[in-house]
Amino acid sequence: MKSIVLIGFMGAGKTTVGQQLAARLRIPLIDTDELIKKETNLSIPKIFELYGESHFRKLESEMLKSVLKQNHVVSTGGGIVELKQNRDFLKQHPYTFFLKTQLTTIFNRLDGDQNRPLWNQPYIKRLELFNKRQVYYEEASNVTIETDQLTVEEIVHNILTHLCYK
Ligand SMILES: Nc1ncnc2c1ncn2[C@@H]1O[C@H](COP(=O)(O)OP(=O)(O)O)[C@@H](O)[C@H]1O
Ligand SMILES: O=C(O)C1=C[C@@H](OP(=O)(O)O)[C@@H](O)[C@H](O)C1
Ligand SMILES: [Mg+2]
Repeated sequence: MKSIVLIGFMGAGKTTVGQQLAARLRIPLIDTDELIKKETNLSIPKIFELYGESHFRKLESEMLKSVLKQNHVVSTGGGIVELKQNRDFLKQHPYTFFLKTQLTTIFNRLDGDQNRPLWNQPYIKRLELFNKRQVYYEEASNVTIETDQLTVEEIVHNILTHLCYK
């Protein structure tokens, strides 16, 4: 089977759900952020600071193409949908799941977070980013799962159910 890909805004639970889903399916997890950190030996805030967001997007995009063909769970970074070519690529992929989460829930989850440069900015900028990207996530995904009222285990169960019917 091809990779199962999780997309959604920062704090939607992509990394956490990805870990549990990969464990349940007994297949490897690739978290694009973790892989970028490992390959560059830099933190994400440092990459943004030294080379800018566009460089990070380039690394992310190259990585996405190489990992989709494999039999992995792939948890992406929230900005993977910024590039149109990535959205097209994800849409063509049969197992792209959008973890949809309200901004209020995300505020609770990411309160005080300092590791996400694009979260670490004024409220109005976060709101603009959130609104713009909702359209992109819808555009790039095949299945949407609303996560606000669900535990991580319930989201994993939901994804597994969808996979059974594919
Ligand atoms: N369904 C959920 N219910 C409650 N907390 C969650 C849920 N999903 C994720 N979290 C918490 O939200 C935070 C962000 O999760 P994370 O997996 O890093 O999100 P993402 O990778 O999408 O940015 C973590 O503290 C995680 O434990
Ligand atoms: O939304 C974004 O642009 C980003 C989301 C982060 O990943 P998470 O969605 O896992 O937080 C990480 O890739 C980077 O800070 C940029
Ligand atoms: Mg993550």
